[in-house]
Amino acid sequence: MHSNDDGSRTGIDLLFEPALNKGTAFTEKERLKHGLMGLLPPHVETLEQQTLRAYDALQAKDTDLEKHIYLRSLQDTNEVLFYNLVVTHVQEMMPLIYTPVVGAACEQFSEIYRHPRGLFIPYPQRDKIDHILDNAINDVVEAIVVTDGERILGLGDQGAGGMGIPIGKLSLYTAAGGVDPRVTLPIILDAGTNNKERLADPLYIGWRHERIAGDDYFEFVDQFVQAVKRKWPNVLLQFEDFAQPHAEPLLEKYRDQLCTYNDDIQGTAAVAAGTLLAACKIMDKPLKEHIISFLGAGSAGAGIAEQLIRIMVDEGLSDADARKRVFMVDRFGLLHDEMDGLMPFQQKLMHHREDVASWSSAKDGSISLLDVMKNAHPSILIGVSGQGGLFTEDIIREMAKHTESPIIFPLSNPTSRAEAIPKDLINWTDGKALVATGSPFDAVDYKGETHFIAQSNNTYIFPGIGLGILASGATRVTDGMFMASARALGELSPALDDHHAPLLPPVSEIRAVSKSVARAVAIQAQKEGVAPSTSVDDLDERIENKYWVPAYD
Ligand SMILES: NC(=O)C1=CN([C@@H]2O[C@H](COP(=O)(O)OP(=O)(O)OC[C@H]3O[C@@H](n4cnc5c(N)ncnc54)[C@H](O)[C@@H]3O)[C@@H](O)[C@H]2O)C=CC1
Ligand SMILES: CC(=O)C(=O)O
Ligand SMILES: [Mg+2]
Repeated sequence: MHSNDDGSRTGIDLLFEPALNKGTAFTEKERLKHGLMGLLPPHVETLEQQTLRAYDALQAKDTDLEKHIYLRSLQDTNEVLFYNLVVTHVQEMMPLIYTPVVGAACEQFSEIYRHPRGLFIPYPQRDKIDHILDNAINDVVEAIVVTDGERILGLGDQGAGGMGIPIGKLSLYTAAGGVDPRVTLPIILDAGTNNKERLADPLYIGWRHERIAGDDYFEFVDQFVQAVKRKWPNVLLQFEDFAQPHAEPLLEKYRDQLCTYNDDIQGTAAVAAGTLLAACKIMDKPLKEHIISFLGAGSAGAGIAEQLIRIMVDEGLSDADARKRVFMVDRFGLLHDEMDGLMPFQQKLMHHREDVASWSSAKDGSISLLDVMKNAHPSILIGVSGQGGLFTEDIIREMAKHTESPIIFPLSNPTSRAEAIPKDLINWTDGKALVATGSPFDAVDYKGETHFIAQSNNTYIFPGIGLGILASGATRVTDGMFMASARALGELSPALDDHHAPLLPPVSEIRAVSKSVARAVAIQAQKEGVAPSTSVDDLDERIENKYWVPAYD
C-alpha cells in the first residue's frame, strides 16, 4: 500500500479511498505531499465544478437504473462529491438513490454489482462475525442499517440484493440527517433466499441456499446482535425490511438490549402519524373522531395503527375505544377473533367477529375492504399491503359516499406497489381526497385545481431519528421519541398555512425537516432519561456541530 510515515494513504491508494478522495480538487500542495503528481489532470477544480461535471454525466444516462449505477459508483469513488451532488439536487436525486429506483437496483443487484460497500455476513460464516465486523473499513461506527433482504419494499425476497436498501437508507442518514458517512455501516445478514429467480441466476452474488428458518434464523441474528454489542456497544442499529414473522419479534427482543429500532414499524408509524396529524389539523377534526381503515396488517400497518391508537388515547379516548375505531384488513379480510393464524401483534388489533358478523358480503364470511367501507364508513384509508392497485374504484367511491374529505394514503413502495395512483384517487372522489403516497408522485390537476401529493415516507423520520440519537448520546429508542418525531413533522406541514399545499414539506427541505425531527427526538430522549440531560441550547449546538456537510477538509 502507498502510505506516509504516519500510515495515511498516498498515491493511487488515496484516490481509491472514497472517504478521502478529492479527485481533481486535490490542491497542488496536496498532490505533492500525498504522492499524487502525474496521477491527476493538471487543472485543480473546486467541488462546485466537479459537481457540475457529475450532474452533466448523470443527465447523459438514459435510464433511471443507469443513473442509480452512476451515483453508486460516484459514492464509491468520492463521497464528498457524491453527497454534494445529492444535496444540491435532493428532490431529483432522492428517487434515484431511494424509492422507487432502489427497488430495481435491489432486484438487479447482482447484475449491477461494481464495488464492495458495507459488510456481507453469510450464514455459513456465522462463527466468524467478530472477525467480519473487524474488517469494516470505518475506525468508528455510530450507525448501522441491517437487513436480511427478505421483504424489500413491496418486492419480496431479494436475498443478498437487499443490500441496496441499507446503502440507500444510510445515504439518506447523511444527505438528509447530516450523519457523517464515515461513521455509517450498511450490513446484510445473508440467511439465504427463497427467491427462485435469484437462486437460478448464474450471476447471483448471495449465498445460494434456501433461507434458514425457525430457531436457526433467530440464533443467527442473535450471534450478529451480540457481536455488534461487543464491538460497538453504543451503536445505533436500525433493522430494515425484515419479513413479517421476524420484524416485530426481533424488535421486542432487542429494544431494551441496545440502541435499536425497526424503521418499517416505528419510522413508518411516525411519518404516517405526522402526516395525519397535519391533515386532522387542517380539517379541524381530531384523530379520535376519525374511523381508520388499513389494507395490509403487517409490520407497517400494525406499527401505524398502534401509533394512531396512542394518539387517540392522548386525545382522551380509552385504549379499548380507540381500538374500536381501527379496522385492519389483510389478505383474508378484516382481522377478527375467529380468524386463525394471526401474529400476536395482529391479535391486538382484531375486532370481535360477532360485532361485525352482518358486514360480510362474501360466501366464506370474510369481510372485505369494500364491506368495511359500506359498514364502518372510515374517513382514513391507509395502504401498506405491498400490492399495487388494490384501492379499486368501487372501494374508493364507496368511501367517498360516507365522508366529506377522505384521507387516502397508498403508502406501499416502490411505485408499482402503490395501492392506487393519486390521479385516480382524486378523480374517483371528485377532487375531495387528501392523498399522500410512499413513493414520489406528481401533482394532479383536477377541474382547474392542483392537488399536491405529499410523500409520506419514513425518510422524513429516520434521518432525524439518527441525528437526534447521535447528537444527544441516547442509548435507547423509545416510543415517545417516535411520537415526538411525528408531532414535530406534523407541525412543519405547509398545509397548515395553505390548505392547497401538500401535507408534508417538499423533499427539497428534508435537511431542515431532519434537524427539527432530531431536536424533538433528542429533547424527548432527555425527558425519558435515555440521554444525558443538557440545556436545549446545548442540544441545538450539538445538532449543528454534528451535522456533516459535504466539503473537502
Ligand atoms: N411509505 C413508507 O414509508 C413505508 C412503506 N412501506 C411499504 O408497506 C408495504 C408493507 O410493508 P410491511 O408491512 O413491512 O410488510 P408486511 O409483509 O409485514 O405486511 C404486508 C401485509 O399486507 C398483506 N397483504 C398482502 N396482499 C394483500 C391483499 N391482497 N389484501 C390485503 N392485504 C394483503 C400481507 O398479508 C401482510 O400482512 C411495503 O410495500 C412497503 O414498501 C413500508 C414501510 C415504510
Ligand atoms: C420506505 C420503506 O422503508 C419501505 O418501503 O420499506
Ligand atoms: Mg423499509
